[in-house]
Amino acid sequence: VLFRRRRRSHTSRAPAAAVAIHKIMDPAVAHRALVENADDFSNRPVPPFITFLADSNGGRRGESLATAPYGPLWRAFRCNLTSETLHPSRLAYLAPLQREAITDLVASLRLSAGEGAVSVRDDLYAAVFSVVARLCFGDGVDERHVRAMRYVIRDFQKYAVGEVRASPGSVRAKLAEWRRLRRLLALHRRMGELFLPLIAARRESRPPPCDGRRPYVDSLIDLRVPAADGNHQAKEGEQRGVREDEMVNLVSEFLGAGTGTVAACLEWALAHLVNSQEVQKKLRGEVDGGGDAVSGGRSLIRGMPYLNAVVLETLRLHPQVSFVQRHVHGDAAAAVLGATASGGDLFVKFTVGDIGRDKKTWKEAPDEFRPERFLPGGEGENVGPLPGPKEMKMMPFGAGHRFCPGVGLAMMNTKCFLAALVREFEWTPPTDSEDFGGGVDLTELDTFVKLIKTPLSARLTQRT
Ligand code: HEM
Repeated sequence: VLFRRRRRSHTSRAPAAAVAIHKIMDPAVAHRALVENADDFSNRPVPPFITFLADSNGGRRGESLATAPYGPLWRAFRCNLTSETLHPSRLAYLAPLQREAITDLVASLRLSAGEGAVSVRDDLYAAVFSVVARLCFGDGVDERHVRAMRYVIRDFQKYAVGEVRASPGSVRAKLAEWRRLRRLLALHRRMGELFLPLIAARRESRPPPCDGRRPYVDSLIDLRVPAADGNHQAKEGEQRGVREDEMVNLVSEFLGAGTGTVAACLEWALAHLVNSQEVQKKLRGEVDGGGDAVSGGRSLIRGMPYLNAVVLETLRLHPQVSFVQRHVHGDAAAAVLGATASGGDLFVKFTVGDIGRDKKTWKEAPDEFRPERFLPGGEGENVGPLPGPKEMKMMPFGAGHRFCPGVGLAMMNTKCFLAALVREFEWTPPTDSEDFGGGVDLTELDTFVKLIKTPLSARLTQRT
């Protein structure tokens, strides 16, 4: 499918001319582009908000990991995040944070359990956010401050994906888009007001690392990055610290990417467990027999193949990031995809949901929730959250050089929370759910992350 749209930007990655958009739904083609030709498929298009932000900032554009062009600055940001904060050896120290978040979550849900149907979305989001915020800023951030950060990140994600109700190109549509960008700008300023004092306090005095954890902001304070980038000339090898505008972007990216996706994944998994009592029973059997997944940490969770299968099946069916985008130069697009673009460049959009439900790859009812397919002997045996070097069966965390660096943290948090919620409660449909065959409605809604259109509401019975 080829269609066109117009963009303006400061960078060579998003020229002023019309850029064609090419949509990929086939896993084999996605593998050829993202994995086999990763070097040519490693830049993303610049989101309109980043351009708007740069315009309001005298043309200067602060990058984050997701927006930085593939090159030395991106590499410095990415190495720092993966080695200092998200390295598997560091994730092992997260258990106390997860345990506290789960205790609070269970206590909050207990209060509502037994009072009819419970809507869980806000509680799940708050619980995941509390872990990610402490991983980011360390312990001791005032609860009210954490709540304020949670609201601003949530609002930012809400407005980041514009919903254009007026006809495209009309004055009303342009006005609505302008208002949306202004609102995002105000939220971005608010993020600075909330994050920068915390970062300044850690610059002043840093408590010794707790339990082997090193907050993300500490690593950013110490980080040196190449001085030359798209905005600045510098001598070869010259380095600088991370600027304040970059800090705000990197921190908001960490909090936003680390929370919304995982909370949505949990909500999807729970919705399927409500609709499929058999799967829930089987999962509970494994969790009950498996000891304390949180205290036992990664090793115990690794010993829960059905829990892993439930999470993978959720990611396959409802990937929380609906599409992965790349900005590709015309020659590479022609060579790899056989696609031509008159302007020279091409935006390529990989639709992650279609790839995970591809009928050639998934032969056993690809649209149905069947975690068993990931167990030994199933068609998804040996399939993990990331595509392998030889083939792709799904790509919920993307692929190639820019795959999601949070995959380990995401899988760990999702499994820990899910195991605890199934151990503590029995999840059944609300009494008024006859409209959906006695279960809950699973219609998807594509926002910043893919959500259930009607937030999950279920009856929770506490287990004794
Ligand atoms: C269920 C949870 C998650 C899902 C489904 C998810 C999915 C994705 C996807 C599809 C991408 C784009 C990959 C590509 O372009 O090839 C991405 C990028 C990214 N994700 Fe995640 N993600 C999740 C959790 C997390 C977490 C926990 C973090 C960190 C705390 C995180 C941080 C990032 C960052 C920084 C990028 C940009 C990477 C780069 O450009 O180099 N994500 N994620």
